[in-house]
Amino acid sequence: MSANDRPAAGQPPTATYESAFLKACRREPVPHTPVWFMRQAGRSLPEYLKVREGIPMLESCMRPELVTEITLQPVRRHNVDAAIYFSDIVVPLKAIGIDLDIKPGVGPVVENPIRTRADLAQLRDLTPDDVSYVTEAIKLLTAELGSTPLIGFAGAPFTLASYLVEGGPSKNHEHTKALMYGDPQLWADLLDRLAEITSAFLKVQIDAGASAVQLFDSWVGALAPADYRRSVMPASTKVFESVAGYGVPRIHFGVGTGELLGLMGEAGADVVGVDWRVPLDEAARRVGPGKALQGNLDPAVLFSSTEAVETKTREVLDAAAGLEGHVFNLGHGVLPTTDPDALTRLVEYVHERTAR
Ligand SMILES: Cc1c2[nH]c(c1CCC(=O)O)Cc1[nH]c(c(CCC(=O)O)c1C)Cc1[nH]c(c(CCC(=O)O)c1C)Cc1[nH]c(c(C)c1CCC(=O)O)C2
Repeated sequence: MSANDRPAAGQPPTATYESAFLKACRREPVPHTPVWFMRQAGRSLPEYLKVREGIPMLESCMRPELVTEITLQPVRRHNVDAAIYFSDIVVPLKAIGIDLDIKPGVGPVVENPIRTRADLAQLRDLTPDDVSYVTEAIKLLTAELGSTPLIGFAGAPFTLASYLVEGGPSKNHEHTKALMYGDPQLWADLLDRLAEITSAFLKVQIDAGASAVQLFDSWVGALAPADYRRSVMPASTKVFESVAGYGVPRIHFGVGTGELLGLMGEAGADVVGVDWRVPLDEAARRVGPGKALQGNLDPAVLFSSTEAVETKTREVLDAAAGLEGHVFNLGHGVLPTTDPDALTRLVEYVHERTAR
């Protein structure tokens, strides 16, 4: 039995299964509100910058010992309730041979953007052998993590398509939308291919020992609900259904998705991530019953005084008071120049404030 499995009849549940994070995801009572931070690994930590020195981002994702060390750093430092696997959303695309790189300060850049039917041939299936370093790193990690759950993750089909079609980061997603509106069949086929690759990548992580998965649809907030439902939801639903049988919580997150929260839950998430623009009580009304929520302190708040951080944190916790399940997080990733001590204090504050 792996740590994330539901206990068999007559068997005691594992400490990981009983962790506050997994309990909150399952909407069970918790000893305290669990906390983790998107982008907690890397970025603001000096010990991260030190071990990454001279190693390009994508290369660092392929070194199991380094991935293990970077993933553990925020767990040691901040006492967060979950670890997130150190990688990037473009790693599975690189693994199937897409010519891309992650440029420091820019993000993923794709050499030959996908815009025609012929370009789809670049997207072959992902097999576990393509990402054997992921399996190896997760095995090392789960041995080190003890009862702290590990979150695996992947980019959602829309957000991956946006990088592939634009060729890099984009503000307006114009090429992506041109394809989506102009050639709906090619678009649907592209998203379906990406759903297959994403599903395979998540399964590798769960098989290796990840206790939960998060599907990042970071840029899908650029769409209106009707377009999301028609052009994106079928592919995201396919991803969630593909991992439903494992019984691990499925988290879904995007930025600026206030109008999409209900649909993103409907796509198959057990936990819906919320950015800071919608208070959690209102988010719960939009998502409806039967799902936990994750969020949603504005990451920029961490640049203000300890007192102001505590005030804003209480607002989040108060709005979360009536939820069925709440995982405390930021409304998006940790900003690169955040003071790491502010994150450590925040974890402590949430734990103290919510101790039951
Ligand atoms: C959209 C997206 C990407 N990558 C990711 C997303 C979804 C999350 C989100 O919405 O923020 C996901 C991601 N990327 C990274 C992680 C690590 C795990 C963690 O959350 O701590 C995770 C979960 C490492 C990374 N991914 C990246 C870095 C920085 C690269 C470096 O240090 O050289 C790290 C630590 C690069 C990257 N990769 C991407 C961007 C926009 C960037 C930032 C560019 C920059 O500001 O430098 C694509």
